[in-house]
Amino acid sequence: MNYVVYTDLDGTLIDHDTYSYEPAKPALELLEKHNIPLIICTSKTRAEIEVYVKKLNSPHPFISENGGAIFIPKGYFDVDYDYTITYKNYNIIELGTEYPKLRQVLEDIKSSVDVEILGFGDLDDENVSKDTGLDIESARLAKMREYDEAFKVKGEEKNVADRIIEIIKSHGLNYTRGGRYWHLIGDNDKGKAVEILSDIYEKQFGNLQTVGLGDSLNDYPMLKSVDIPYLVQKPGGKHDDSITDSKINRIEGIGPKGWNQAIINLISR
Ligand SMILES: O=C(O)[C@@H](COP(=O)(O)O)O[C@H]1O[C@H](CO)[C@@H](O)[C@H](O)[C@H]1O
Repeated sequence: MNYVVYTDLDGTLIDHDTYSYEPAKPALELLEKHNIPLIICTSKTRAEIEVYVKKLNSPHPFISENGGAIFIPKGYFDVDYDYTITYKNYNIIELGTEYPKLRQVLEDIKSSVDVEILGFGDLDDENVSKDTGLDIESARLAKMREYDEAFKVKGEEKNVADRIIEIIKSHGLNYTRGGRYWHLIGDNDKGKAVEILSDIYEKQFGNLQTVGLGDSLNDYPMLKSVDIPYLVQKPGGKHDDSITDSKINRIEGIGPKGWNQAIINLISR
């Protein structure tokens, strides 16, 4: 069977705190041995993902900023497909809303609620680094946002959550939640991007089975759109309690440890 594997990064392939994928190395080698494409699908920016693409020596497309855009290396597919723009060596399928518009809406939210709200666009590299545990250079890359604003509510969230969502919807936008942040996005999600890319894979390679691995609510659309979905555990050993779908395979194992186990299970099916 031909597989294509889609993976989230933070809290899934890479550890929530250390950002290491060391525990997943045996499974990464298995994918390579079986020639199975591994597609990164994360809320991280293109600039951040390119670091992982280089480390993993990946020739494959990737999906940035919660399905904001699909980056396909030129010449990767022989078949024709529609794309929005070309940049560097990529054909890019843009699905997201431009970042300046998202920032405007965040400003509206800030002025409408009584708690402090901080987005990545409000923070300098040092403060993003402090809040995330990313090193300064990685924080700089995380701030190079194009289609998604990550933000935090500083204070009692439950009192303002409904109002924040109401404002987001009134602007025709959407939101999701990652391991650490709220994400303000347009009419995109990881699932929509996975479906578009999977169609191109099918056009090129014929019938295939799609696999998805995630840990948080922002991964749920991706997990719903694949044939074989895996949910890994969060730090502390629990699965995300906002994902209750019984069709999703729950893996015992936190982050990259669970990821390793899921891929071993997949290959031995
Ligand atoms: O919301 C979050 O916790 C993460 C989720 O990222 P994934 O979609 O799990 O890879 O994303 C934000 O924080 C990361 C650092 O912890 C940054 O690297 C990302 O750019 C940012 O979107």
